[in-house]
Amino acid sequence: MAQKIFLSQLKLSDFRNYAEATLPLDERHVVLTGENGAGKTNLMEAVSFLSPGRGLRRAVLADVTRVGAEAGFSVFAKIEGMEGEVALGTGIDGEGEAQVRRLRINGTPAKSTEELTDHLAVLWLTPAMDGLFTGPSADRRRFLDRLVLSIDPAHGRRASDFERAMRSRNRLLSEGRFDPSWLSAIETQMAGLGIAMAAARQEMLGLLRNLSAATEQTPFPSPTLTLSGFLDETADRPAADLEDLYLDMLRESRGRDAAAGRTLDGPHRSDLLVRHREKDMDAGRCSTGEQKALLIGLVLAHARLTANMTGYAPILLLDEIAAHLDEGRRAALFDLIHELGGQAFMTGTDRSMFSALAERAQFFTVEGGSIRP
Ligand SMILES: Nc1ncnc2c1ncn2[C@@H]1O[C@H](COP(=O)(O)OP(=O)(O)OP(=O)(O)O)[C@@H](O)[C@H]1O
Repeated sequence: MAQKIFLSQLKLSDFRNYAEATLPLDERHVVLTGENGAGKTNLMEAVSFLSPGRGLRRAVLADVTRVGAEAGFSVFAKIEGMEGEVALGTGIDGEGEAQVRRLRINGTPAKSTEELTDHLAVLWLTPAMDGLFTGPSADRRRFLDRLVLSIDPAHGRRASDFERAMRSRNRLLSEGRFDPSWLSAIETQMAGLGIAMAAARQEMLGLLRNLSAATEQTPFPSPTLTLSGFLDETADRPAADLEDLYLDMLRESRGRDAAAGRTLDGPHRSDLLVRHREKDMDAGRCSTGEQKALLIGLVLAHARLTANMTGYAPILLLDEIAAHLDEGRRAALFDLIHELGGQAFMTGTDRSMFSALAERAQFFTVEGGSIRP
């Protein structure tokens, strides 16, 4: 079984609707209940800031600071992490547009928020993700990239370097500057990065596939996952061949891309295709409940994979996950979450929905930006 990572304390200051709040925790799961607008999701969002990026709402940093606060927000957590006990503090510095997220690890400023991944992994499922299978492909790509990132931290850097190179190419083309050596240099960089991104995504899907083949059936099925939209037929060829192929595509499509004002081929155009395996049906055409079960299955599979690969179960943030499940499915879900061996944060409006967790969880009531047992 994976080793446990858990938050033993969480402190918020000027975070969303919290002026100050402290949550003393033990290694059990955490259930947060309260009325709509009480601050349950805000608390989950605070925990999501213990991973790189903009948190589970993909927030603009300035929006996170409590309205009326004099300084920026901060989140402080004591963690029993991958490298033992650690104190993590994050918040914002600066004013307006210049606001940046800062991170301190045991009181020492960190170079980048990516250093958080040395200590813990945080995964989440929120109601905002309910439309994942029917919404725009960019959402599914982002979802997949977060999965990849949790086992391959270099993926984020590759993706941002690719974006930057692509923007340079688009700019040169739109300005009519068809300088062949300059464009070739940029396209060579794009080919290397783009194929590496596609390979990392394919590898992730392969790992999930193997895992689901080795896992017993649950009420939360593992979907069949495939990538489409970029070098689909050739994905199993050696990386060097694929780089040459992509480089040729880019060279030949300069005129077309200049006219379109953007690069039309690349890993930024891939889509994650999700199918309900047992029903042999596209996820987008499944019922609302089936889509939710698929999403839960996917997030659980990813959590299991992260635990298998790193030896540490991730922190799970499951916002309003129990709301649409019947009693049997809820109990099955709690058992699956518990078997993962990590700490999960769960929210809902009604405490009784979580009664099957019993002693396995700590229960808190959230009300108007304050928290009590
Ligand atoms: N920067 C901010 N400053 C002050 N309040 C904020 C800020 N951002 C959001 N809020 C408020 O925080 C409140 C709680 O939001 P939250 O999403 O956490 O509620 P919730 O308990 O999850 O509710 P629900 O059950 O409806 O999902 C909202 O009323 C929102 O207006």
